[in-house]
Amino acid sequence: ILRGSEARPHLKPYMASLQLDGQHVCGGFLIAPQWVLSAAHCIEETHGKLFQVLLGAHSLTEPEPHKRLYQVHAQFPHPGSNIHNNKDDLLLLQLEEKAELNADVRVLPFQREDRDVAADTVCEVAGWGTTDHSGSRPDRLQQVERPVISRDVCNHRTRHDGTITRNMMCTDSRRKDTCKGDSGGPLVCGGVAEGVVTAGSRVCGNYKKPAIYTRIAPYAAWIDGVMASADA
Ligand SMILES: CC(C)CC(=O)Nc1cccc(-c2cccc(CN)c2)c1
Repeated sequence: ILRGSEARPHLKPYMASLQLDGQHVCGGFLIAPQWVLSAAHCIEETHGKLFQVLLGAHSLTEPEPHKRLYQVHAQFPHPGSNIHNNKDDLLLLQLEEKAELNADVRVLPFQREDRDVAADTVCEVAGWGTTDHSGSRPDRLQQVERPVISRDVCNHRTRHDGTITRNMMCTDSRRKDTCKGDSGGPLVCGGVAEGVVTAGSRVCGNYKKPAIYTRIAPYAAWIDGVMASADA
């Protein structure tokens, strides 16, 4: 998160850190006791290894009352996701067991009604992604508020030039923005997860490249189907 601020500890109890060998790689969030939603791009550099999922955390390193690292039983990237574009950039992770829910570990509802969030709506996004252009990585969860921009503005030829589909949405990226390591985290508008951070043009803090999110509502049936079908 570029030019955000430290989140109030444990006030975003749905946040997950997807880790490999103890290193934060991507964000994610708890959508059910045994399920975390993230971005498919995050598995690009895992070389077949499974993530571990840290829940209940504010600091990535300090001991905290309800912090716990969960093993992943299975990972389900959306079948339409691929490395060449941002389409269907969603990843479902089934935890090895139901997360113990408490004050610091809670499920975040996601939007099921497939209707665009109005432009200028101020939403918030959080993550342990890089906080500056030299790639500094924070120990504690950061957050930032960003206004939604319309798909037409986001698709302007000087911005994302027609690549933003109806399954995506954008927020203004002037100065304050998401960045490397924030992928997979939720865009929360009015207390509901409307989108999942995608890397997009992998540029941060440049107003010419608005932040892109995969809208969740169009994928509600896929999410429900995977959760229902996967063996417990
Ligand atoms: C395996 C993946 C973690 C690789 C990856 O994502 N790299 C990468 C590099 C630079 C910027 C970003 C990035 C992320 C989220 C939002 C944005 C744009 N605001 C950029 C992402």
